[in-house]
Amino acid sequence: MTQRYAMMVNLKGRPCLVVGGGKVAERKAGSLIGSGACVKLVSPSATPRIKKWALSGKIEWINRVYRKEDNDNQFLIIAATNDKNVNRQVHQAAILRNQWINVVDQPELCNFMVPSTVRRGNLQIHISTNGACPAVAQKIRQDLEEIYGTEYELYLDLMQEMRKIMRKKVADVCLRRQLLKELLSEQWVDLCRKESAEAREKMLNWLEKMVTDSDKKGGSVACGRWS
Ligand SMILES: C[C@@]1(CC(=O)O)C2=NC(=C\c3[nH]c(c(CCC(=O)O)c3CC(=O)O)Cc3[nH]c(c(CC(=O)O)c3CCC(=O)O)/C=C3\N/C(=C\2)[C@@H](CCC(=O)O)[C@]3(C)CC(=O)O)/[C@H]1CCC(=O)O
Ligand SMILES: NC(=O)c1ccc[n+]([C@@H]2O[C@H](COP(=O)([O-])OP(=O)(O)OC[C@H]3O[C@@H](n4cnc5c(N)ncnc54)[C@H](O)[C@@H]3O)[C@@H](O)[C@H]2O)c1
Repeated sequence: MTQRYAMMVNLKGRPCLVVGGGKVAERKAGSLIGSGACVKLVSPSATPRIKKWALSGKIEWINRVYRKEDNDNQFLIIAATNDKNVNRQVHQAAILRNQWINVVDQPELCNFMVPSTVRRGNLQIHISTNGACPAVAQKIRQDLEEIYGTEYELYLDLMQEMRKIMRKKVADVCLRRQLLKELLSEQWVDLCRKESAEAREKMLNWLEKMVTDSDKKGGSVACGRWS
């Protein structure tokens, strides 16, 4: 079995085409919008949500059946109609144009697949079964959502801020690693969950104290816990 290569692609401003206007096309178009892509959707029918996106200018909806010229100048394409033959035509036109193509009913035609995703702000956890059984990916996503709750969005934002401070104020790489290890402890995640309003200040105070203590001791620190 050939392993697929995982990538985090920046689609901001990229022209992306979705063919079809049903439930699956809606889900795919939704995630493309979320990634900042310029979405064009071609379909003679559309879900109420797709129509709303079109009315508010979030996507361009072309209200007709697919033509192969629709592929022209597109970066990435999703064939999401309920007609296997149409999806195959979209695939063929994409291959001729050397484009990224996802065919929702024929995994073997996809040169990229969409994984199931847990989203927590900057944190994304992706699950793929290589198309073997998307329902298993969905189940694992639901399990992971229990473990990595919404507090991870705040926790990661704070960790990003602390990392910046440490890079600026802590020259000693060993010490930086030690502090980072402390901040990875579960207590900080708990703090973000239980005291989200105070978490930032407590983390900043802790870090400041650690840095001051280490300066006094000439660079080393016995990492304590905040209290
Ligand atoms: C992860 C997720 C991402 C997304 O689509 O955003 C995704 N499918 C999701 C949901 C979902 N898929 C299906 C159902 C219906 C109920 C069920 O069967 O459970 C539901 C649930 C629903 O629709 O609500 C059935 C299904 N899926 C595919 C086929 C065709 C085939 O296998 O032949 C069929 C049979 C259709 C039929 O028989 O009618 C094909 C693909 N689906 C993939 C991804 C790619 C492989 C990913 C991987 O495994 O690595 C791949 C190959 C292509 C692609 O789409 O990229 C998203 C989960 C979001 C979440 O986490 O909730
Ligand atoms: N990959 C996945 O995650 C996944 C999940 C569930 C189902 N599926 C597959 O995806 C397919 C689509 O599912 P759905 O629930 O969105 O179907 P649906 O019936 O709700 O929607 C199909 C859409 O395709 C459009 N369409 C049909 N012919 C077209 C053409 N020639 N040009 C442009 N648009 C055209 C229709 O107007 C309609 O909007 C299903 O056939 C199923 O096999 C895939």
